[in-house]
Amino acid sequence: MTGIATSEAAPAKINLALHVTGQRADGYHLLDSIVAFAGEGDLLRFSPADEDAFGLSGRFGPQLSAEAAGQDGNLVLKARDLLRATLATHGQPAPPVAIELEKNLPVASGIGGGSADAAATLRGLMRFWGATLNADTLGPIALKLGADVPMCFEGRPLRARGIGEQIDVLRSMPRFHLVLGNPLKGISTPDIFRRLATKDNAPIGEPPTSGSTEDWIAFLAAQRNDLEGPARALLPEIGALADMLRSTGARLVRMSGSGATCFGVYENRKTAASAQAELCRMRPDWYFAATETNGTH
Ligand SMILES: C[C@@](CO)(OP(=O)(O)O)[C@H](O)COP(=O)(O)OP(=O)(O)OC[C@H]1O[C@@H](n2ccc(N)nc2=O)[C@H](O)[C@@H]1O
Ligand SMILES: Nc1ncnc2c1ncn2[C@@H]1O[C@H](COP(=O)(O)OP(=O)(O)O)[C@@H](O)[C@H]1O
Repeated sequence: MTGIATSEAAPAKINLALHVTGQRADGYHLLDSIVAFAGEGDLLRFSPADEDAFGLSGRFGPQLSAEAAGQDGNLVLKARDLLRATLATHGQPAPPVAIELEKNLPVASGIGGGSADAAATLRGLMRFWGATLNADTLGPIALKLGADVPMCFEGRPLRARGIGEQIDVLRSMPRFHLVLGNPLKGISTPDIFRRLATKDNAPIGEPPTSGSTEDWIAFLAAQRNDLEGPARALLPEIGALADMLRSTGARLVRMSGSGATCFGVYENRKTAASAQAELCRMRPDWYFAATETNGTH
């Protein structure tokens, strides 16, 4: 057995704004999105083993497949296998590994759970295996696993364009205090894209260069999530959830990704924590998490 046990966080991806600006010939949509990553997330653990193993734990672990194959195959295993195959072509070793996924994020929820896990698997296994691959090799591996995986691999505040692979790191975003809410009904990403009426929306405006929270909230409030309309039409709970977040004092409320997770931005950690407690009292059967994004500062 080789390798030293290690763990890697898979932070939730929050689309603070998401405009759909076009569609490629292959059907994939062109996006313009402002993205940050939250303290809340999944956790991957890697340890030496005589043969490959995979285990699931955490609140949402039972909802996932522990298989690699198939459309619903686990993205952690797809990432492991793709990285191992690439390392083989570079003459680098990738011995057996036991992986545990602690699944804390709701599945199919617009906060990139599967993509975050795939990106964390790439980061964690690169370290576990002592692999050396440059960005030109890792970028295409990440994109092959999903349009959101390159941004999750980056893991810092960024603006993503193209289908998600054109990434500009944002150097002035403040930390936001959020509550994430989800009615625990999964939404299919392709289904939401198919329901879009307009695919040629204006791109996002220029993000503030100041690190001022006020400037950023005003900027974000002037942007949208173009996937929110189709998602609300499909799942009325999203409208109710947004109203609940607003009623607990959120300064900005929006859906992330293709939903159904919505986030509220609160004044500070204390107001976010008490909003979360109140929301849990209102709907104990839904998911609520108070968290912070990793601002540039
Ligand atoms: C909408 C976003 C916004 O960040 O987030 P989520 O809701 O998934 O969190 C992403 O673009 C989702 O990325 P990801 O979940 O990795 O998508 P993929 O697995 O690559 O694609 C799933 C399907 O969604 C559609 N798709 C995805 C990305 C994109 N830019 N255009 C699309 O049309 C395609 O039908 C594709 O077959
Ligand atoms: N590790 C994983 N975590 C979550 N979903 C996964 C994972 N591996 C595969 N999937 C599949 O990917 C689909 C999209 O899930 P997810 O990435 O959580 O969506 P979203 O990006 O909208 O939050 C799910 O339906 C699930 O079957």
